[in-house]
Amino acid sequence: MGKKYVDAETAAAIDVALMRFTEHGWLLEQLMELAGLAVADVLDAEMLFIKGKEDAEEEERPRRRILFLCGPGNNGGDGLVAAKHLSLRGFDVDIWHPKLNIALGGALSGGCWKNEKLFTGLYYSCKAAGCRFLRDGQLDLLVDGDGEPDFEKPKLLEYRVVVDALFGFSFKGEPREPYKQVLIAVSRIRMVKTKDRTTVLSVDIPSGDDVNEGPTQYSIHPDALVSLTAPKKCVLQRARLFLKAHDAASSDLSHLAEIISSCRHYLGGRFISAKLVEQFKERADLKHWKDTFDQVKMRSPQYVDLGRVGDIVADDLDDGGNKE
Ligand SMILES: NC(=O)C1=CN([C@@H]2O[C@H](COP(=O)(O)OP(=O)(O)OC[C@H]3O[C@@H](n4cnc5c(N)ncnc54)[C@H](OP(=O)(O)O)[C@@H]3O)[C@@H](O)[C@H]2O)[C@@H](O)CC1
Repeated sequence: MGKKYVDAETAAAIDVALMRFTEHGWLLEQLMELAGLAVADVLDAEMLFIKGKEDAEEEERPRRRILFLCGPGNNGGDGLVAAKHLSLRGFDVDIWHPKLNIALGGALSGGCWKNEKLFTGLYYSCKAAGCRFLRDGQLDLLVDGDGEPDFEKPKLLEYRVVVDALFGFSFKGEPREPYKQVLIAVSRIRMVKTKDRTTVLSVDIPSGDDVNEGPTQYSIHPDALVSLTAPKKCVLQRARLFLKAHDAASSDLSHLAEIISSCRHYLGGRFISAKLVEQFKERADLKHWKDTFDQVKMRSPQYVDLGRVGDIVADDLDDGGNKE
């Protein structure tokens, strides 16, 4: 019974197993390309659904501006891949990737960054695809008019979608700068009440979440989440928090409950083989997610729609989806 939602340690172990040459034989580049492609496909196909199809269809494709916020690890790499594919499909894509900015400025030359070659390659393919890289300090983080706006800089709320590819399953502790201020700004987007508010989509983990324990004070509360390989425990913790907030009398908490539960949840990254299921059967119920993918009848599906995070309440919390 249970263990559908994997913890941080298991997610990292699955990653290692997938990339062990004589075990599953995947290369990081291959995993990242398929993960990022799934994110691009969700945005391309489902963004219409997230925002309300009629409104979105009125917009010209080139006017759909997307901002990718990319962190220093592989989660940020998934973001770069998705950015590249969406730019190739005609979206207007900006990327904020502070670690690449430093690396390309020469500060990390000499192989200090383990995957520098992969990321430098992604930088050039994103540029070739038409993405624009924002320099440090080039993004205006003001969300609700608290301060003097800088009219020279693109503002978070000018984007149709902000993609959170900041941190994945290796995030730990309190966020460090320059990411902390960005997390705080993005977490406030959900408080904006206008009809055409910027949509926020998170890759694998809503950044700021403790991967095992769930939301923290720095968490982004996305409109949509694309989990990769298998959803992590933080998603289940979000559903639990939703239940608690839902039952509370305070209107602030019920607003939080609505925000958490309405998050659309997708699953991408079809890397689970029968061998992987068997290997991890003591630690995770990967069979459930393999079957979820296998049930999809589309040709070459990159992702599966798992419904709203709040729906986990019915499906998994009651039957002890992750009983220890
Ligand atoms: N198998 C799969 O499904 C696939 C998984 N993939 C993707 O990989 C992701 C996992 O990648 P990952 O292991 O590189 O970790 P991720 O979280 O992106 O970044 C770690 C970086 O963050 C930093 N950092 C940590 N805490 C911090 C803090 N508080 N404040 C600031 N910085 C902090 C940390 O720095 P350090 O602490 O080590 O100095 C390190 O540089 C996974 O979620 C998925 O998206 C796909 O690419 C392929 C298929």
